[in-house]
Amino acid sequence: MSLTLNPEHTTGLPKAVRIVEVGPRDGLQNEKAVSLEAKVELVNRLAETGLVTIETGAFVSPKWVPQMADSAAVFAQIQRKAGISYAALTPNLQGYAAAKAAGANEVAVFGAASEAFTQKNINCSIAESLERFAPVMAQAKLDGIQVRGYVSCVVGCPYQGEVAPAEVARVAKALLDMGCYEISLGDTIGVGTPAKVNAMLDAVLAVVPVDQLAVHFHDTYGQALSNIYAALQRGIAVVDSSVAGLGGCPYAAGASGNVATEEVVYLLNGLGIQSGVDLQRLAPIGWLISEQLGKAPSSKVGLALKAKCQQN
Ligand SMILES: CC(C)(COP(=O)([O-])OP(=O)([O-])OC[C@H]1O[C@@H](n2cnc3c(N)ncnc32)[C@H](O)[C@@H]1OP(=O)([O-])[O-])[C@@H](O)C(=O)NCCC(=O)NCCSC(=O)C[C@@](C)(O)CC(=O)[O-]
Repeated sequence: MSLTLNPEHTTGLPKAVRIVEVGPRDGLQNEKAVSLEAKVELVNRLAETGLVTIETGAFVSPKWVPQMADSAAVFAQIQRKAGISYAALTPNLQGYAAAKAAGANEVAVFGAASEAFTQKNINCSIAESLERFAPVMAQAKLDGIQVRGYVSCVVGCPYQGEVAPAEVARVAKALLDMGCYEISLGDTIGVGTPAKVNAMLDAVLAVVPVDQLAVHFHDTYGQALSNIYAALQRGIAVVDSSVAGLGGCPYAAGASGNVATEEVVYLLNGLGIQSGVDLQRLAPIGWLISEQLGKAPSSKVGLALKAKCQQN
Protein backbone atom coordinates (compact mmCIF):
# COMPACT_ATOMS: atom_id res chain seq x y z
CA MET A 1 0.00 0.00 0.00
CA SER A 2 1.53 3.35 -0.93
CA LEU A 3 1.52 6.04 1.71
CA THR A 4 -0.17 9.15 0.39
CA LEU A 5 -0.86 12.11 2.62
CA ASN A 6 -3.78 14.33 1.93
CA PRO A 7 -1.95 17.67 1.41
CA GLU A 8 -4.82 19.57 3.04
CA HIS A 9 -4.05 17.75 6.28
CA THR A 10 -0.27 17.89 6.20
CA THR A 11 0.85 20.73 8.41
CA GLY A 12 4.41 19.70 9.26
CA LEU A 13 5.98 18.85 12.57
CA PRO A 14 4.82 20.76 15.65
CA LYS A 15 7.35 22.87 17.56
CA ALA A 16 6.21 21.52 20.92
CA VAL A 17 4.37 18.45 22.09
CA ARG A 18 2.44 17.88 25.31
CA ILE A 19 2.97 14.38 26.65
CA VAL A 20 0.07 12.88 28.58
CA GLU A 21 1.63 10.38 30.99
CA VAL A 22 -0.80 7.50 31.39
CA GLY A 23 1.47 5.07 33.28
CA PRO A 24 -0.18 5.32 36.70
CA ARG A 25 -3.56 4.53 35.10
CA ASP A 26 -3.21 2.69 31.78
CA GLY A 27 0.08 1.21 32.93
CA LEU A 28 -0.99 -0.06 36.31
CA GLN A 29 -4.59 -1.04 35.50
CA ASN A 30 -3.20 -4.31 34.15
CA GLU A 31 -0.76 -5.03 36.96
CA LYS A 32 -1.55 -6.97 40.09
CA ALA A 33 -0.29 -6.16 43.54
CA VAL A 34 1.09 -2.66 43.17
CA SER A 35 1.03 -1.06 46.60
CA LEU A 36 -0.64 2.25 47.26
CA GLU A 37 2.75 3.63 48.36
CA ALA A 38 4.35 2.61 45.06
CA LYS A 39 1.55 4.28 43.09
CA VAL A 40 1.84 7.49 45.08
CA GLU A 41 5.61 7.52 44.71
CA LEU A 42 5.28 6.92 40.96
CA VAL A 43 2.96 9.91 40.49
CA ASN A 44 5.06 12.15 42.75
CA ARG A 45 8.28 11.31 40.94
CA LEU A 46 6.69 11.74 37.49
CA ALA A 47 5.60 15.19 38.63
CA GLU A 48 9.29 16.11 39.01
CA THR A 49 10.17 15.40 35.37
CA GLY A 50 8.46 18.29 33.62
CA LEU A 51 5.31 16.36 32.67
CA VAL A 52 2.22 18.56 32.84
CA THR A 53 -0.54 15.95 32.56
CA ILE A 54 -0.50 12.76 34.63
CA GLU A 55 -3.38 10.32 34.44
CA THR A 56 -3.39 9.31 38.06
CA GLY A 57 -6.24 6.81 38.37
CA ALA A 58 -9.62 5.56 37.21
CA PHE A 59 -12.99 5.74 38.94
CA VAL A 60 -14.40 2.60 37.37
CA SER A 61 -16.16 -0.37 38.89
CA PRO A 62 -13.75 -2.23 41.23
CA LYS A 63 -15.42 -5.44 40.09
CA TRP A 64 -14.31 -4.73 36.54
CA VAL A 65 -10.84 -3.32 37.22
CA PRO A 66 -9.78 -4.04 40.83
CA GLN A 67 -6.32 -2.57 40.18
CA MET A 68 -7.82 0.94 40.16
CA ALA A 69 -9.94 0.47 43.31
CA ASP A 70 -7.55 2.60 45.37
CA SER A 71 -7.61 5.62 43.02
CA ALA A 72 -9.28 7.87 45.63
CA ALA A 73 -6.48 7.04 48.08
CA VAL A 74 -3.84 7.74 45.42
CA PHE A 75 -5.37 11.17 44.74
CA ALA A 76 -5.58 11.83 48.51
CA GLN A 77 -1.94 10.99 49.16
CA ILE A 78 -0.05 12.52 46.23
CA GLN A 79 1.76 15.79 46.74
CA ARG A 80 0.21 18.07 44.16
CA LYS A 81 2.48 20.27 42.16
CA ALA A 82 1.24 23.55 40.70
CA GLY A 83 0.86 23.49 36.93
CA ILE A 84 0.19 19.76 36.70
CA SER A 85 -3.17 18.36 35.73
CA TYR A 86 -3.88 15.15 37.64
CA ALA A 87 -6.43 13.34 35.47
CA ALA A 88 -8.86 10.47 36.04
CA LEU A 89 -10.90 8.10 33.90
CA THR A 90 -14.66 8.26 34.50
CA PRO A 91 -17.06 5.95 32.63
CA ASN A 92 -20.27 7.41 34.08
CA LEU A 93 -21.73 9.93 36.51
CA GLN A 94 -20.88 7.73 39.50
CA GLY A 95 -17.23 7.71 38.48
CA TYR A 96 -17.31 11.42 37.73
CA ALA A 97 -18.66 12.23 41.21
CA ALA A 98 -15.90 10.14 42.80
CA ALA A 99 -13.22 11.78 40.63
CA LYS A 100 -14.48 15.23 41.52
CA ALA A 101 -14.55 14.36 45.23
CA ALA A 102 -10.97 13.10 44.92
CA GLY A 103 -9.90 16.41 43.38
CA ALA A 104 -9.11 15.27 39.85
CA ASN A 105 -8.16 18.33 37.79
CA GLU A 106 -9.65 16.83 34.65
CA VAL A 107 -11.53 13.69 33.75
CA ALA A 108 -11.79 11.47 30.70
CA VAL A 109 -14.72 9.58 29.25
CA PHE A 110 -13.76 6.57 27.17
CA GLY A 111 -15.57 5.21 24.19
CA ALA A 112 -14.52 3.13 21.21
CA ALA A 113 -15.03 2.87 17.48
CA SER A 114 -15.87 -0.82 17.86
CA GLU A 115 -19.23 -2.11 19.12
CA ALA A 116 -17.70 -5.38 20.31
CA PHE A 117 -14.95 -3.66 22.33
CA THR A 118 -17.40 -1.16 23.84
CA GLN A 119 -19.55 -4.05 25.09
CA LYS A 120 -16.57 -5.87 26.61
CA ASN A 121 -15.01 -2.77 28.12
CA ILE A 122 -17.94 -0.78 29.46
CA ASN A 123 -20.88 -3.15 29.02
CA CYS A 124 -22.97 -1.12 26.58
CA SER A 125 -23.26 -0.17 22.91
CA ILE A 126 -21.50 2.83 21.37
CA ALA A 127 -24.81 4.74 21.30
CA GLU A 128 -25.50 3.91 24.96
CA SER A 129 -21.96 4.95 25.91
CA LEU A 130 -22.51 8.37 24.37
CA GLU A 131 -25.80 8.67 26.28
CA ARG A 132 -23.97 7.82 29.52
CA PHE A 133 -21.31 10.42 28.85
CA ALA A 134 -23.84 13.22 28.31
CA PRO A 135 -24.65 13.77 32.03
CA VAL A 136 -20.92 13.58 32.84
CA MET A 137 -20.28 16.33 30.28
CA ALA A 138 -23.15 18.44 31.65
CA GLN A 139 -22.02 18.15 35.28
CA ALA A 140 -18.36 18.74 34.40
CA LYS A 141 -19.34 21.89 32.53
CA LEU A 142 -21.20 23.18 35.60
CA ASP A 143 -18.16 22.35 37.75
CA GLY A 144 -15.68 23.88 35.31
CA ILE A 145 -13.81 20.58 34.92
CA GLN A 146 -12.40 19.76 31.49
CA VAL A 147 -13.28 16.42 29.92
CA ARG A 148 -11.05 14.47 27.56
CA GLY A 149 -12.58 11.87 25.24
CA TYR A 150 -10.88 8.61 24.36
CA VAL A 151 -11.72 6.63 21.25
CA SER A 152 -10.32 3.10 21.48
CA CYS A 153 -9.69 0.62 18.66
CA VAL A 154 -9.02 3.32 16.07
CA VAL A 155 -7.13 0.98 13.74
CA GLY A 156 -8.26 -2.44 14.89
CA CYS A 157 -10.30 -4.29 17.46
CA PRO A 158 -9.39 -7.46 19.36
CA TYR A 159 -12.93 -8.78 18.86
CA GLN A 160 -14.16 -7.53 15.49
CA GLY A 161 -10.88 -7.01 13.60
CA GLU A 162 -11.02 -4.16 11.10
CA VAL A 163 -12.42 -0.80 12.18
CA ALA A 164 -13.58 1.65 9.53
CA PRO A 165 -11.91 5.10 9.64
CA ALA A 166 -15.39 6.64 9.11
CA GLU A 167 -16.57 5.03 12.35
CA VAL A 168 -13.58 6.44 14.25
CA ALA A 169 -14.37 9.88 12.83
CA ARG A 170 -18.05 9.54 13.79
CA VAL A 171 -17.31 8.68 17.43
CA ALA A 172 -14.53 11.30 17.69
CA LYS A 173 -16.86 13.99 16.33
CA ALA A 174 -19.66 12.92 18.69
CA LEU A 175 -17.29 13.32 21.68
CA LEU A 176 -16.07 16.66 20.37
CA ASP A 177 -19.65 17.90 19.87
CA MET A 178 -20.48 16.85 23.43
CA GLY A 179 -17.80 19.22 24.68
CA CYS A 180 -14.63 17.13 25.08
CA TYR A 181 -11.69 19.53 24.87
CA GLU A 182 -9.43 16.88 23.37
CA ILE A 183 -9.94 13.56 21.62
CA SER A 184 -7.33 10.86 22.20
CA LEU A 185 -7.19 8.30 19.41
CA GLY A 186 -6.21 4.91 20.85
CA ASP A 187 -4.61 2.04 18.99
CA THR A 188 -5.60 -0.18 21.89
CA ILE A 189 -3.99 -3.35 20.58
CA GLY A 190 -1.06 -1.75 18.78
CA VAL A 191 -1.83 -3.14 15.33
CA GLY A 192 -1.50 0.12 13.39
CA THR A 193 1.15 1.02 10.86
CA PRO A 194 1.68 4.52 9.43
CA ALA A 195 -0.40 3.73 6.33
CA LYS A 196 -3.39 2.64 8.42
CA VAL A 197 -2.91 5.47 10.87
CA ASN A 198 -2.81 8.03 8.06
CA ALA A 199 -5.99 6.61 6.51
CA MET A 200 -7.70 6.88 9.90
CA LEU A 201 -6.35 10.41 10.43
CA ASP A 202 -7.60 11.46 6.99
CA ALA A 203 -11.13 10.67 8.19
CA VAL A 204 -10.75 12.16 11.67
CA LEU A 205 -8.96 15.36 10.62
CA ALA A 206 -11.86 16.10 8.28
CA VAL A 207 -14.14 16.53 11.34
CA VAL A 208 -11.93 17.30 14.36
CA PRO A 209 -9.45 20.22 14.44
CA VAL A 210 -5.85 19.07 14.67
CA ASP A 211 -5.24 21.07 17.85
CA GLN A 212 -7.92 19.03 19.63
CA LEU A 213 -6.41 15.66 18.81
CA ALA A 214 -4.05 13.39 20.71
CA VAL A 215 -2.67 9.99 19.81
CA HIS A 216 -2.38 6.98 22.10
CA PHE A 217 -0.39 4.08 20.72
CA HIS A 218 0.28 0.71 22.25
CA ASP A 219 3.47 -0.93 21.07
CA THR A 220 2.34 -4.53 20.62
CA TYR A 221 3.88 -4.86 17.16
CA GLY A 222 6.69 -2.33 17.70
CA GLN A 223 5.02 0.28 15.48
CA ALA A 224 4.18 2.92 18.05
CA LEU A 225 7.05 5.33 17.36
CA SER A 226 6.53 5.13 13.59
CA ASN A 227 2.86 5.85 14.12
CA ILE A 228 3.64 8.78 16.41
CA TYR A 229 5.98 10.18 13.79
CA ALA A 230 3.19 9.88 11.22
CA ALA A 231 0.82 11.72 13.58
CA LEU A 232 3.40 14.45 14.25
CA GLN A 233 3.71 14.96 10.50
CA ARG A 234 -0.01 15.63 10.43
CA GLY A 235 0.49 18.37 13.04
CA ILE A 236 -0.83 16.45 16.05
CA ALA A 237 0.92 17.81 19.13
CA VAL A 238 -0.36 15.71 22.03
CA VAL A 239 1.00 12.22 22.64
CA ASP A 240 -0.05 9.74 25.33
CA SER A 241 2.64 7.45 26.70
CA SER A 242 3.55 5.42 29.71
CA VAL A 243 6.80 5.41 31.66
CA ALA A 244 8.76 2.16 31.11
CA GLY A 245 6.20 1.15 28.49
CA LEU A 246 3.82 -0.07 31.17
CA GLY A 247 0.31 -0.85 30.20
CA GLY A 248 -2.36 -2.77 28.46
CA CYS A 249 -6.09 -2.95 28.62
CA PRO A 250 -7.76 -5.64 30.74
CA TYR A 251 -10.41 -5.95 28.00
CA ALA A 252 -7.97 -6.29 25.09
CA ALA A 253 -6.22 -9.62 25.51
CA GLY A 254 -2.68 -9.69 24.16
CA ALA A 255 -2.34 -5.92 24.00
CA SER A 256 1.05 -4.91 25.30
CA GLY A 257 2.07 -1.71 26.95
CA ASN A 258 1.77 1.85 25.80
CA VAL A 259 4.66 3.38 23.95
CA ALA A 260 7.27 4.22 26.59
CA THR A 261 7.48 7.88 27.57
CA GLU A 262 11.28 7.55 27.46
CA GLU A 263 11.07 6.60 23.76
CA VAL A 264 8.75 9.49 22.97
CA VAL A 265 10.97 12.04 24.73
CA TYR A 266 14.06 10.69 22.97
CA LEU A 267 12.30 10.91 19.59
CA LEU A 268 11.07 14.46 20.27
CA ASN A 269 14.51 15.56 21.49
CA GLY A 270 16.03 14.20 18.30
CA LEU A 271 13.51 16.10 16.20
CA GLY A 272 14.12 19.32 18.12
CA ILE A 273 10.52 19.31 19.38
CA GLN A 274 10.03 20.68 22.90
CA SER A 275 8.27 18.47 25.45
CA GLY A 276 9.60 19.98 28.65
CA VAL A 277 10.33 16.48 29.99
CA ASP A 278 13.75 15.71 31.44
CA LEU A 279 14.82 12.28 30.22
CA GLN A 280 17.55 11.95 32.85
CA ARG A 281 14.95 12.31 35.58
CA LEU A 282 12.39 10.14 33.83
CA ALA A 283 14.54 7.07 33.12
CA PRO A 284 15.24 6.13 36.77
CA ILE A 285 11.49 6.19 37.44
CA GLY A 286 11.06 3.58 34.73
CA TRP A 287 13.83 1.45 36.27
CA LEU A 288 12.22 1.70 39.71
CA ILE A 289 8.64 0.84 38.74
CA SER A 290 9.88 -2.04 36.57
CA GLU A 291 11.85 -3.38 39.53
CA GLN A 292 8.82 -3.00 41.79
CA LEU A 293 6.75 -4.95 39.25
CA GLY A 294 9.48 -7.56 38.88
CA LYS A 295 9.80 -7.05 35.12
CA ALA A 296 12.44 -5.88 32.71
CA PRO A 297 11.66 -2.36 31.45
CA SER A 298 10.35 -2.54 27.89
CA SER A 299 11.77 0.90 27.07
CA LYS A 300 14.90 0.58 24.95
CA VAL A 301 15.85 4.14 25.82
CA GLY A 302 15.45 3.30 29.51
CA LEU A 303 17.66 0.25 29.12
CA ALA A 304 20.29 2.13 27.11
CA LEU A 305 20.47 4.90 29.69
CA LYS A 306 20.73 2.35 32.49
CA ALA A 307 23.60 0.56 30.75
CA LYS A 308 25.36 3.89 30.21
CA CYS A 309 24.83 4.82 33.83
CA GLN A 310 26.27 1.49 35.00
CA GLN A 311 29.37 1.97 32.80
CA ASN A 312 30.19 5.32 34.40
C1 LIG B 1 -18.72 1.17 33.03
C2 LIG B 1 -19.01 0.08 34.03
C3 LIG B 1 -19.08 0.66 35.44
C4 LIG B 1 -20.34 -0.53 33.66
O1 LIG B 1 -20.52 -1.71 34.39
P1 LIG B 1 -21.98 -2.25 34.71
O2 LIG B 1 -21.81 -3.52 35.49
O3 LIG B 1 -22.76 -2.31 33.45
O4 LIG B 1 -22.51 -1.05 35.61
P2 LIG B 1 -23.81 -0.83 36.42
O5 LIG B 1 -24.17 0.62 36.25
O6 LIG B 1 -24.84 -1.87 36.11
O7 LIG B 1 -23.31 -1.04 37.92
C5 LIG B 1 -22.90 -2.30 38.40
C6 LIG B 1 -22.11 -2.13 39.67
O8 LIG B 1 -20.94 -1.35 39.41
C7 LIG B 1 -20.93 -0.18 40.25
N1 LIG B 1 -20.39 0.94 39.48
C8 LIG B 1 -20.89 1.49 38.36
N2 LIG B 1 -20.13 2.51 37.97
C9 LIG B 1 -19.14 2.62 38.88
C10 LIG B 1 -18.04 3.51 39.01
N3 LIG B 1 -17.80 4.47 38.11
N4 LIG B 1 -17.21 3.35 40.04
C11 LIG B 1 -17.43 2.37 40.96
N5 LIG B 1 -18.47 1.49 40.89
C12 LIG B 1 -19.30 1.63 39.85
C13 LIG B 1 -22.39 0.03 40.62
O9 LIG B 1 -22.47 0.76 41.83
C14 LIG B 1 -22.87 -1.41 40.77
O10 LIG B 1 -22.40 -1.89 42.01
P3 LIG B 1 -23.20 -3.04 42.80
O11 LIG B 1 -24.56 -2.46 43.04
O12 LIG B 1 -23.21 -4.25 41.90
O13 LIG B 1 -22.37 -3.23 44.03
C15 LIG B 1 -17.93 -1.03 33.98
O14 LIG B 1 -18.03 -1.68 32.76
C16 LIG B 1 -16.54 -0.50 34.15
O15 LIG B 1 -16.19 -0.02 35.21
N6 LIG B 1 -15.69 -0.60 33.10
C17 LIG B 1 -14.37 -0.04 33.14
C18 LIG B 1 -13.47 -0.82 32.27
C19 LIG B 1 -12.10 -0.18 32.27
O16 LIG B 1 -11.72 0.56 33.18
N7 LIG B 1 -11.32 -0.49 31.22
C20 LIG B 1 -10.00 0.02 31.08
C21 LIG B 1 -9.96 1.47 30.72
S1 LIG B 1 -10.24 1.78 28.98
C22 LIG B 1 -8.69 1.62 28.29
O17 LIG B 1 -7.77 1.18 28.93
C23 LIG B 1 -8.45 2.15 26.90
C24 LIG B 1 -7.74 3.51 26.89
C25 LIG B 1 -8.59 4.60 27.54
O18 LIG B 1 -6.52 3.46 27.61
C26 LIG B 1 -7.45 3.95 25.45
C27 LIG B 1 -6.88 2.84 24.55
O19 LIG B 1 -5.80 2.29 24.84
O20 LIG B 1 -7.56 2.54 23.58
